[in-house]
Amino acid sequence: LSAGMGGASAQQVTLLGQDAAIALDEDLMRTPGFSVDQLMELAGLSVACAVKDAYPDASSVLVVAGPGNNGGDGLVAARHLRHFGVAKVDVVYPKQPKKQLFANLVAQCTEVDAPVSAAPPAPLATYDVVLDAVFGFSFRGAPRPPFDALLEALATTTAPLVSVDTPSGWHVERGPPDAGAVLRPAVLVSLTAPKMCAACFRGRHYVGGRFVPPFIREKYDLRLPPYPGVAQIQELEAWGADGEG
Ligand SMILES: NC(=O)C1=CN([C@@H]2O[C@H](COP(=O)(O)OP(=O)(O)OC[C@H]3O[C@@H](n4cnc5c(N)ncnc54)[C@H](O)[C@@H]3O)[C@@H](O)[C@H]2O)[C@H](O)CC1
Ligand SMILES: [K+]
Repeated sequence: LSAGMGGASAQQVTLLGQDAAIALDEDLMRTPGFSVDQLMELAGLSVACAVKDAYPDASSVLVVAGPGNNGGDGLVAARHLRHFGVAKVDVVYPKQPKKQLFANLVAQCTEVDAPVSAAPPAPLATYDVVLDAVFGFSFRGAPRPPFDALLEALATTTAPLVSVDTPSGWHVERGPPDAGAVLRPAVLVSLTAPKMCAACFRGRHYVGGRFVPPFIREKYDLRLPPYPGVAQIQELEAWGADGEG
């Protein structure tokens, strides 16, 4: 599948289905191969770059992190946003997995003064930007507690949302849910390649996760935008401006 795009730099990108996204991830992490830590660091770095690109003057960011690797990307992004000079970065992390990787990421956030708490320390609307790192390509079904309430808060806030990989709560392939909280992010950062639900997204759309080796590109017939120079992100111009992909 591919999405057509308007604008000066009309180009084609691949849209991945849920099974393909999961299989691609497993292929990257075969042994020998990449560790999840490596990929997450680059994914989270690219998310922080996209937040800074879209909101260069933001001085406060709330990162809402979910229970899987999408949440891990959020924790990495929180740390880089502090390194990039964002004065206030708070992290909400209601359900921390047991793996050492996540304990390390939490400790690293604390070390750069990006405090991690179980619930939002202030109303979402008081932040310049809210980063939605709740669910990514493994999300299925309706959101279960405590994430249902968190998605409701994300869906109703007036703060601009930046979604990591997928708008949380959206069906990975079909897009916005028919019932429950419907997030409407202003910005989407697709990692590796956009997922099929991105065809329903309207807003600023970046691709990040500049780590795809040629054999993966070939195996999944990936069409990706070229990254300029040393950039970790590439914005897809006029995304969605000329209708569905
Ligand atoms: N190859 C890449 O591009 C990389 C992407 N990364 C990021 O990883 C996520 C996918 O991570 P994964 O751990 O597989 O899944 P999620 O984070 O999407 O969520 C899994 C997590 O959520 C729980 N869950 C699922 N459905 C529900 C539900 N209905 N209600 C409540 N909870 C639910 C599930 O039990 C798990 O705990 C990808 O999107 C990228 O953001 C990697 O960082 C690196 C490589
Ligand atoms: K997300």
